[in-house]
Amino acid sequence: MGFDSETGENKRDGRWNRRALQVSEAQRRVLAAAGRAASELTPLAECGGRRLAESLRATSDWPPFARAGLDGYAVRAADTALASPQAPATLRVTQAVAAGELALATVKPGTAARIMTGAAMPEGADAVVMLEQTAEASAGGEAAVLVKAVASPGQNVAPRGEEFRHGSLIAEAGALLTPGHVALLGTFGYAAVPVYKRPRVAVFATGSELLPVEAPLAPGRIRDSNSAMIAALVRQSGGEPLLCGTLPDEPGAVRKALADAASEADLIITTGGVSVGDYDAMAELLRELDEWKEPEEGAAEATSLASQWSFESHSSLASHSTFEIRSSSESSSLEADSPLEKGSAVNTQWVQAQQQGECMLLFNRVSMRPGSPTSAALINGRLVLALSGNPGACFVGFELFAGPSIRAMQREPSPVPASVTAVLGADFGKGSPHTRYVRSKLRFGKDGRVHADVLAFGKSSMMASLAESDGLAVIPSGSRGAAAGELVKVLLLKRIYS
Ligand SMILES: Nc1nc2c(c(=O)[nH]1)N[C@H]1C(S)=C(S)[C@@H](COP(=O)(O)OP(=O)(O)OC[C@H]3O[C@@H](n4cnc5c(N)ncnc54)[C@H](O)[C@@H]3O)O[C@H]1N2
Ligand code: MOO
Repeated sequence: MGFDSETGENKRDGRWNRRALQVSEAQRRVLAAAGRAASELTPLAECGGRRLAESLRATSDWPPFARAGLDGYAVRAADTALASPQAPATLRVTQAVAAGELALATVKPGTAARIMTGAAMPEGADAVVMLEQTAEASAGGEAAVLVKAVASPGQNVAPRGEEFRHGSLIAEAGALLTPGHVALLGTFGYAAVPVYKRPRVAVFATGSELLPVEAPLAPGRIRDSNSAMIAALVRQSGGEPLLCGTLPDEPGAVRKALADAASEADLIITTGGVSVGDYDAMAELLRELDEWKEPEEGAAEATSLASQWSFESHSSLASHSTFEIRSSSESSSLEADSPLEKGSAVNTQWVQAQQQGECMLLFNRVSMRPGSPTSAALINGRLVLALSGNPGACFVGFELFAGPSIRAMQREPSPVPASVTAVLGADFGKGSPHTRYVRSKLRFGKDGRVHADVLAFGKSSMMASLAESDGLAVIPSGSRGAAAGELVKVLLLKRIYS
C-alpha cells in the first residue's frame, strides 16, 4: 500500500498535498454523509433526552373532566352572591366527593358538596370555595356549611379540555423530549414512545504508544485517555459508544478494524495517526481513497429521482445497523442555517455512496486549530471521523464534527453547537491562517454580559483545560488575534442529554 499502480507515484508523497477546508464546508460534508436513524419504541420512563420520531397528539381532552382545584365546597356561585364574613351564606351539605369518586347527586340551589382537590365537579355546581373561607355548621339537624365569601362562576374549577383538546398536538416529530414531555405523554397514555434510535459509534484509538487505562505507565508510553473521553462525549450527544480499544500504527490492521466496524456501527471515530508522520496509519489509509468531488450541474435532477426512492428496508446496510438510508428530500426539512441545507444534490451523492457501501475521502485537512489534520471519509458506506490524537484537538474535533453528526443522525434540526457572543477574558495575540477554537470557561459578569475566560494549558497536546471547558471561543483567521475585552463568538458545549 502507499503505491498507486496507475500513476506509479508513491502516495506517501501525497501526505503534503492536503487542502484545508473551511470548518463550515467540512461540517456540511460530514452532516450530509451521516446516516439518519430509524425509530424504535422506548418505555416512557426512559425516553427523556431522546428525539421524538413521530408527532404525538392528545388522546383525550385534558383535564378529561371538570375538576376541583382546591379542597373545599362545590357550590352554585349564585347562592353565595351576598356572602361575607359577617353574613355568611348557609348551604346544606348533601354529599362528600373524594378525588377518584363521582358525585352521587346534583348540587341544587341552597346546597353544597364537600369536595377534595382533583375530584370531578358534581352536576349543578359551578364554583369551589376553599375550606379556609368556610365553617362547618348544622341546619335543622343536617350538615351545613357557612360560606364567608362570594364565589364567582368557574372559581377554583379546572374546566374539561382547559389545556388540551382531544387530538391537539403534544410534541412534533424531532422534539428533544424533556421531563415535561414525559409527564404529558404519561398523562395521555403513551407507555411506549417512538424515538430515533441511538446511533452506535465505534471508537478506536490508534497509536503504538498507547497503553490501556488500567496498565502502569511504561517508558515512552502513555495511557489511552481519548477513547474514554470520546465515549463520554458520544453519550452526551445521545449516541451509544462501542469501545473498540487501541490499534497499532499499522495501516493493514487499521484497515481491517475499520472494515469490520463499518458493518457493526453507524459511525466510526478514530483518534490519532492523521498527521504527516511516518507512522500515521490513518493518514496513509485515507490517502488510498478517491476524494469526494462537488456534484456537477444537473445533479439536481438526480436528487428529485432519489427522493422518490424508498430506502426504509435497504437490507445490505440495515442488517446490523440501527439506520435507514433516507431520501434526499428529508434533509431539506432541516433548518435554514443548517450546513445540510445547501445543495441537496450533495445529499443524493451521499445516499448513493452509503447505499453502495462506497469508500471516499471527504477531507483530510480543515482550516482550524487545534485539529487541522482532522479527516473524514466514507468507508464501506459508513462515515469515519478521524480525529487528531492530541487530546485538545481530539476534543475540539469531536465538538465540531462528531457531536453534530450524532445529533443529525437523530434528526436534530440544528445539530451544530449553538453560540453566544461573549467578552474575551484575555488577549489572544497570535494571528493564524486557521480559525482558532479556544477552550474557555463561561460566566456572567457583573456587567450582565457573558464572559469567556480563556483556560490555561489550551494547546492542542494539552489536557488540563478540558475538564473546565464549556465554550470554544472562536478567533477568526487573519493576521491579528483578538484582544481582551473584545466581543467574540463562543460555541456552547454543554448540552443536556440522558
Ligand atoms: N511535521 C509535522 N508534524 C505535525 C504536524 C504537521 O503539520 N507537521 N501537525 C501537528 C498537529 S497540528 C497535530 S494536531 C498532530 C496530530 O497528530 P495525530 O493526529 O497524527 O496524532 P498522533 O501523532 O497519533 O498523536 C499526537 C499526540 O497525541 C497523543 N495521543 C494519541 N492518541 C492518544 C490517545 N488515545 N490518548 C491520549 N493521547 C493520545 C500521542 O501520544 C501524541 O503525543 O500532529 C502534529 N505533528
Ligand atoms: O492542529 Mo494541531 O491540533 O493544532 O495541534
